[in-house]
Amino acid sequence: MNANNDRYVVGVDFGTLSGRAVVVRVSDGAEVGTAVHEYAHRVIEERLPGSAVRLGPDWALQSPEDWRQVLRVAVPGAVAAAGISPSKVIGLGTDFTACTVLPATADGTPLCEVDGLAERPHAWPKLWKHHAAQPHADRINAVAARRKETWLSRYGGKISAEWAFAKGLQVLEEDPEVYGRAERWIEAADWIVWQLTGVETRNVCAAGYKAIHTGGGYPSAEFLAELNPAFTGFTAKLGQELSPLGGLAGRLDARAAAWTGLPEGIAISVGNVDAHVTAAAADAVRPGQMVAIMGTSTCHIMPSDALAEVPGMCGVVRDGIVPGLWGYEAGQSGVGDIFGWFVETSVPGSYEREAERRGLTVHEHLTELAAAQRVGQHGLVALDWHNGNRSVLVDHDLSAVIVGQTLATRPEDTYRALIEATAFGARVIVETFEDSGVPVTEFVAAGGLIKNRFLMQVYADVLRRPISVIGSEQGCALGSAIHAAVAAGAYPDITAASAAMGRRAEAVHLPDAGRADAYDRLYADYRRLHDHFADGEMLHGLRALRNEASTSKEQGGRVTGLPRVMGAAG
Ligand SMILES: Nc1ncnc2c1ncn2[C@@H]1O[C@H](COP(=O)(O)OP(=O)(O)O)[C@@H](O)[C@H]1O
Ligand SMILES: O=C(CO)[C@@H](O)[C@@H](O)COP(=O)(O)O
Repeated sequence: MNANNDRYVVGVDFGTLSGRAVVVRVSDGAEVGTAVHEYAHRVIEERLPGSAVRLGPDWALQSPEDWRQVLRVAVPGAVAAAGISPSKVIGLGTDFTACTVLPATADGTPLCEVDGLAERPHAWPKLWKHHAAQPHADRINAVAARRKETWLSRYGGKISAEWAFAKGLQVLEEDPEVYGRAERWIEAADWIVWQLTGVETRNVCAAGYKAIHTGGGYPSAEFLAELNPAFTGFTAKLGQELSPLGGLAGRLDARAAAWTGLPEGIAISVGNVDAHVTAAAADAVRPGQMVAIMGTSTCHIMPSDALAEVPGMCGVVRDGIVPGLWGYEAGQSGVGDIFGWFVETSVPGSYEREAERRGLTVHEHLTELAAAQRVGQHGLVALDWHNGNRSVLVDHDLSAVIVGQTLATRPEDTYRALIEATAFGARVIVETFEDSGVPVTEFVAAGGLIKNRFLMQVYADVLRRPISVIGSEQGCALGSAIHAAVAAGAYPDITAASAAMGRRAEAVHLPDAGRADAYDRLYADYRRLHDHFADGEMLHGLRALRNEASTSKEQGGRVTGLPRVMGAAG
């Protein structure tokens, strides 16, 4: 092929901590340049930026300006790294974490950027892992179950606290003025496309999974009125017309052309969710191909030609991954985040020094030590609920449990038990799909955790099945680039574009029968533990106590000062 005729697309992935742009060749999906921009405010969890206003437990916000900065920095950075002329770029596509959602005015201005509202927590975008709307989700679920709302089964029987209605109801009930000022309640996935094109669109994926749009519309006004009479008009703030994945949302406008350095007028594809877009990058858009995007959290995405009710799934949406098929989603709210938490809070300095001496990260050092053990040698089993449970229990007020620790337990034992716990959580999800009549024919791993070969092997052994691996380290951004190629007209549809531009290696990690048998025993213990704590009786109580104690003044404050030494002269 004549390189001078090469055309390119840019994919931009807006993650939890950073945004990444990748420049991709349209003909074969080669990634020719990439750049990452870390959000200045990362995740806003304690206080609002530049303000003394503190946030409550389980809050997680983000800054829209951090997202714009990705367009200004990472996109031109990726084009420069690719060493191509921007005039060769024919389209740009984006994906976002979800449900990351914000209140905005009718012209798309985020309310946190409106005069006088910057110090109002509810004016800020709520990140997907904002879990403070659990009581609102509980009410949504109770009212929907009582009214026998038909849409509930499409969402595995429960709406998550992470999704758009729970977060919107929280705004209404905790800051009605901000709620009233919000003319739009919009996914960041669609807001960023609005910033790029000047055109407001709503993608079928986010609306379907996160905003209870079942194809026929949103939940009824009567249902919303039962939650709160003032919530009746909520759906007017959402999108009324939905745009198909791979569709053309609009064209890069002059302002965004100046930000990105790309030619004004190039195709901008309809917004998408990070997990779902990755299926295209792995060329895994056929029925039964389950793609697990394993990073901070894990999302499980699977197209199917069958519509079924899968308990505890996040949702099944027509055209939700690729047009023409049902798209299923399930998920684990904490995976890499759990290992990250452990490394940050529970590893002695001697381990850090040894890792440094060996030129490894602490993760790599612990992984090596853990990998030297036989299955079950640590005597532990854990529940992976440090960030609640998305599937199959749909309860973010659950928390983690580790059983079996002794005075001989070493950090690598616990690290291994945590890796295994997330693999067991994945097995619960796969089994629930298969038990519900939705076969999983191939398990494809994507995301940052695929680099940990030991972890991948644990998953193959625990799941008792081969694991295929995506052929890109930036699956989300590559998937967005593939969607951009479709929107620009370079391919007729996502399936054709995925076949040409996406890639995966099949059956890279194979299960070992001996280890798989040993894991079956541990998995049985995991299931017992899972079912024992699933009702939340104890874990909800502990969380309530934590929340009360952290806000209460009644205990007379913390005890300070050192105890007097027994027997010391005083
Ligand atoms: N060697 C490792 N093994 C297991 N987990 C790791 C390792 N290195 C980093 N992590 C975890 O991986 C997560 C980051 O995954 P990544 O896919 O890069 O992020 P994201 O989900 O935000 O896209 C972090 O939560 C971190 O704690
Ligand atoms: O929930 C979804 C997608 O539905 C994800 O956006 C969310 O879990 C965040 O994903 P990451 O862990 O940041 O990759």
